[in-house]
Order: sequence, then structure tokens, then C-alpha cells
Amino acid sequence: MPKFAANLSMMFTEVPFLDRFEAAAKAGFKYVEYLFPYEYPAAELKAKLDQYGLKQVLFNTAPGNVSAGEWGVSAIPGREADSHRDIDQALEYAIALGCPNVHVMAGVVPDPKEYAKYKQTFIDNVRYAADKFKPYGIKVLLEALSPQVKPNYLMSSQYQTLELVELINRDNVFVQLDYFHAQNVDGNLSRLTDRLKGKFAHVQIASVPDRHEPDEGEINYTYIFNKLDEVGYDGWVGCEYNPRGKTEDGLVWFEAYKNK
Ligand SMILES: O=C(O)[C@H](O)C(=O)CO
Ligand SMILES: [Mg+2]
Repeated sequence: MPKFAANLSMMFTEVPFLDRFEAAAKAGFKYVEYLFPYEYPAAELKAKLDQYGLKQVLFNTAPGNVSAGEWGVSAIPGREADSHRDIDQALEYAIALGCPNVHVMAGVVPDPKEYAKYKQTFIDNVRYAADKFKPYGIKVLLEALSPQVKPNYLMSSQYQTLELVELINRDNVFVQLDYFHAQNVDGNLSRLTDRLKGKFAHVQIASVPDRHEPDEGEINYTYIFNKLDEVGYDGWVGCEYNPRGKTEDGLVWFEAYKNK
């Protein structure tokens, strides 16, 4: 039975970010994830987690200069120092927040001819992250993003990410399996889940095509949740979706799971 994490970057946006911890707890969530913690002192976020009895299960390394089109720097040749600085910063936050997973963001490849160079840069920087995180039992997660969300991101297919995980060859590096992106790019989610068995350590869900609650669209999530049990997945499932309306009004689907 999946353990669901509220994504505080996309859910409960009716209230300011620091009030979303309370909103998620009141809605029955025990776990949370969000994109970036860096605007706030780690102690302030940890106090929120403790106040509402929540566990943080994921956040990302810093995105770089988003207004310049960056979405992660760890794949960008020449930005190794920035990548290592972001990885070191993420480690500090993960330790302070008690967070077991960090999504190391790769970056956008402006020219497809540059892909091999960006890929090797990412492999080297993820190995740096894996070796720094290892003593603390923290996992490194790598995620493919569909082109309609992030054009020219280093990885668009789950199978590309699986190849990277295997090339990086560190036992604390895993795929972050976001079924929204997976359905948009790869499809055949049953075969994909079987193929990724043991290689993924976090899941995210949203409807396709509209990235709303998992109770609509072309993915049968009841089937997927049973498939996750079938392959022995015991990690968390992040609800990385844009609510159709008021967040709480869209949580009927969650009723069947929240007290498990
Ligand atoms: O956008 C997503 O699906 C990712 O989970 C993310 O964290 C940033 O791209
Ligand atoms: Mg995702």
C-alpha cells in the first residue's frame, strides 16, 4: 500500500508556503515533498515538520538561473563548482530535515550535439553527490522530464535515466519514477515498472494529460498502486499534481489510503 507525500510546491497553494505544512497534516498526510527548501533556514522548516508530525521525503538540488532557462546545473560542463556547491548545500538541508532522498537536477542541453559531454558531466557530478551522501544514508534520485514540461532536459525517457543510474554505478543512486512524465514519453507503464524494479526509490503521480489529481485521465492509478506493491516498492509516492480546484476538494481519491 503506497505511502503518499503531499507536494507542497503544487498542492495547498491557497495558503503561503509555510502554512502548507499544517494544511497537509490536517488533510491527513504524514509525508511531504517540495522542490526547493533554500529560501528558508533549515531549522525553520524542521520546526514546521515537527510541529505537524510530518516527515520530509524529497527535495531537489538548486535549479540554477531559472530566468535564464536553467533547470539544474549538474549536467552543464564548466559548472562543476556550482554543482558541487549545490550538492553540498542539499546535503546540509537533508541532514537537518532528516530527508532520505535528494533529487539531483541535471540541466537543459541547448544543442543535441552536446549531449555526450553533458551526460558525462552529469555522471561525474552525480558520483560526487553519491559519495558525499553515502555516509548519511541519503539517496540520490535522477528524474526524466517530459519535453512539454522541460524542453531539452538531459533526460526525457525513464530508460535514459535507468542507463545513467547503471553507468554511475553507485548503490545509493536511483530513478525518481514520475508516472506523469513516464506516460507522456515512454508509455507501457506496466512493462516500465517491471523493468525498473529495484532501480527506483521514489515515485510521483499526476493525471495525464492535465497533471491534476490521480483520479482522472488516461492512467489507472489503482492498477499502478497495485503494481507498485507487486514489484515490492516500499518508498513514497509524491502527489506532484496541480489540483483542479481547492486542494482539499480534490482529495476524495486519498480517503481510501490516508489512514493506512
Ligand atoms: O517537474 C517534475 O516532475 C520534477 O519532479 C521536479 O522536481 C522538477 O522538475
Ligand atoms: Mg516529478
